[in-house]
Amino acid sequence: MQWTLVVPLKPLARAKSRLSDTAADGLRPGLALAFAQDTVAAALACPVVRDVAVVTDDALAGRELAALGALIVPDEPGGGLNPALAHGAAAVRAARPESAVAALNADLPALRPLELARVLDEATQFPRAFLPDAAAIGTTLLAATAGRELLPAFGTDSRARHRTSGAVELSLTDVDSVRQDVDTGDDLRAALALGVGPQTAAAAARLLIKGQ
Ligand SMILES: Nc1nc2c(ncn2[C@@H]2O[C@H](COP(=O)(O)OP(=O)(O)OP(=O)(O)O)[C@@H](O)[C@H]2O)c(=O)[nH]1
Ligand SMILES: C=C(OP(=O)(O)O)C(=O)O
Repeated sequence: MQWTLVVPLKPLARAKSRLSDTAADGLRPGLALAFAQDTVAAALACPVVRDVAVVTDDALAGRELAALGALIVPDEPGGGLNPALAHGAAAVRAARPESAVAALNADLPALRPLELARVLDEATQFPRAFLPDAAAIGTTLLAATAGRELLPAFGTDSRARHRTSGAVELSLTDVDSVRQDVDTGDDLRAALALGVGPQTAAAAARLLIKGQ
């Protein structure tokens, strides 16, 4: 089964506010863009991903991610993360109604294509399935096979909400790169230890040079 991923991305100037003690206001937008670039590049390199739709209103991010091969969907609802994801999934299904769709956060800079393929292959067995994040509280991926609504419920404590919604929790091991979202300085250090993509490596090096 081939998947279309829906990747939400906040305007860069407002993104990753919880990293403010790790990256100053002037550097955070570049870091958030680097996370998204490495996430989207790894997703597009995944053998079971047909295409990647990024839901964003950020012009720079839209240009950079389109250059990688992503489709850009304007965040027309402007109502936050879950409306953006529902809108992205609807846009994908309007173009190709039988698509299997999965929401994937844009802050997975250590993402590895073959680990993502293992998660998506497992998700094909269920109408809806999700992967908890590294902290075991949130969610990094929510999948819906053909004919099933995505029904995204991301945000604080989304693991419990996705479970309650009837989505099957995937309990794979050795898919750390798909779980490792980056919200805090500790998360960034964990991602760097796993091994990040080239854009994040360069952005993290700039943080060190500036002594952030
Ligand atoms: N299109 C869109 N994406 C969003 C919105 N809010 C959050 N996201 C994205 O959803 C994903 C998960 O969000 P968070 O991990 O909370 O990231 P964030 O909002 O940049 O981080 P904080 O500012 O620290 O809360 C990230 O890829 C965000 O860019 C929104 O209103 N619209
Ligand atoms: C949006 C989510 O993540 P975070 O905790 O990274 O905001 C989530 O886990 O549903």
